[in-house]
Amino acid sequence: MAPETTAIENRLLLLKIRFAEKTTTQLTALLAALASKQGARVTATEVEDLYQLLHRLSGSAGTFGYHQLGQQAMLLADTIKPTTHATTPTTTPIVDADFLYSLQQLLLLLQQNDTPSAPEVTHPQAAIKNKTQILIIGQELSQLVTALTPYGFTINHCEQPITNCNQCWHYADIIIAPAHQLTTTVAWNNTQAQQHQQQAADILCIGTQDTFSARYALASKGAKGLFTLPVDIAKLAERIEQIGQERRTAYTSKILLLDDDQELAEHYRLVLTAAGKDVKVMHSPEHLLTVLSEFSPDIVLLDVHIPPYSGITLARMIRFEPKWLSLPIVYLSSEQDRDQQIMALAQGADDFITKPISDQQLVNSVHALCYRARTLAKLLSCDSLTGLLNHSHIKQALDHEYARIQRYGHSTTIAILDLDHFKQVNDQHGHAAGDLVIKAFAHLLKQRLRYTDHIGRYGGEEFVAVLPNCDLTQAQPMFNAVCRHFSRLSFHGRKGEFNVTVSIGLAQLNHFPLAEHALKAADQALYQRKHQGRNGVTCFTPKDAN
Ligand SMILES: Nc1nc2c(ncn2[C@@H]2O[C@H](COP(=O)(O)OP(=O)(O)OP(=O)(O)O)[C@@H](O)[C@H]2O)c(=O)[nH]1
Repeated sequence: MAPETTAIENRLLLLKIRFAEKTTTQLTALLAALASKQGARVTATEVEDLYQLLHRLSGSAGTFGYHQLGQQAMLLADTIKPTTHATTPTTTPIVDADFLYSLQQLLLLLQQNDTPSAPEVTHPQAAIKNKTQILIIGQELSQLVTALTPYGFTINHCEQPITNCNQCWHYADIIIAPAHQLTTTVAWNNTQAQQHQQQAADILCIGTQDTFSARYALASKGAKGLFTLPVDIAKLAERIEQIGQERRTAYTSKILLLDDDQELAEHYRLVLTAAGKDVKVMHSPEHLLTVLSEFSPDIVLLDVHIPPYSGITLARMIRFEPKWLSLPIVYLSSEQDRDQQIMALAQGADDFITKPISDQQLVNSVHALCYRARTLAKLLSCDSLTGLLNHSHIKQALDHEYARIQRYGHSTTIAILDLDHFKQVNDQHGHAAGDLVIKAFAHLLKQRLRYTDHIGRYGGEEFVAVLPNCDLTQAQPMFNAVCRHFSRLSFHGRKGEFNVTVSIGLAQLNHFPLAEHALKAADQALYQRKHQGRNGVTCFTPKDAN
């Protein structure tokens, strides 16, 4: 088992022990207080406190392995629930021996599980790689290795048939295999993924037949795509990029979790972090709006009861801000009553995760919710041809990064990239071929830049990239490599095979009093590059300002 997995399991075990200790203390104190009132009515406040404790246990005990305790707590909470909102003490229940006995049973259930075992981390940390990892199978596909290399994917090639080939295992997002080897590839992929505790790769097939029945047969065996010979490399690269993006999205989602139960929130945080999510936990909501702005989560998981606050009111309050109207809010609640859940959803949240929830279910639900949220956000913010940020969103990203460097003072580079003589490309090879060039360039950028960089299509054949924590001396060689690799890509058009080059202007954002000035400076550098012979990178220097 990986050392980090053991470390997480140990921390989960400590949380389980802490949960048991804290619950024992709370139940013991409650029993002592109630025993002294036996035969008398309890006050409305005492019932409310008792209900809150039982309700919380019903949602959290299962997570720490005390399933029976959780179920019993839920039954007991239900017996006192109808009176929880009573205002007069006359409607509160009388403490009787049966009730005290039931509470004592909860303590016993806690003690019965007094040799806690470490909860299992169900999703080990996935390899979060910036570059999409590809495994190409079979000697017959060796040409693909050369053709795909300039895009910046990390490529491994296994020339032998894959059966029984253990040495060939490398973490891969995507396997490209001959269609006739799909069955063995799927079996090998699943076995290896299980053995190495990693997510299985997605499989793309290369075949000779593109008929309905051939496609159906491949899909039924689990393939994610079919490309026929001779392979259109730009289209294959686009599909690879899409799959890589989907997989990265799933593992890099940002989750804001607001739950006042500290052990439970920490447990969720550990489990989701182990599954590769970026999780921020808050135990009270006073700074919620500031944290939302700074952290910019993909989804918010919101406990419904955060005394003295109500999660439902908080969800409504978040929606006061137009920018959070589309932010998915998911209630985390022990509420089992479907009518209550629907009523809560009507108040401004999007979904419900009912506690107790197993670690695996939590990871799977959050995974699906984040994927949906990211896909929707992407549709709103991305350019449809390239999948890069559209004009207004790359400008927003630029402003956001500018605000961040004001606060943290790090170096950030802005780049404007413009394809050379693109009019000629369209004129000679047709607009469709031009579109493919634009897409291929976008995929190359996504592979060559870091996941944290922002890349947008600024217009036509012009692109903008913003690279946080990167100064000109680091950015220039990286963009030189982009120019080099792009010029090596071959395209097919009306007049045969052709290549395209790109010119790039760079400026350092933190050298300027306004983001807009940096953008103009990068544009000026690009203009110079176009006059210096294109196909390369020029940095803005202060003397260029004159
Ligand atoms: N295929 C295609 N072409 C586009 C798209 N958007 C803009 N263009 C074309 O890109 C070309 C840009 O041409 P110009 O601005 O003259 O520049 P250029 O030919 O690239 O010359 P330099 O920038 O000086 O190297 C125009 O012909 C536009 O029609 C698009 O989405 N698809």
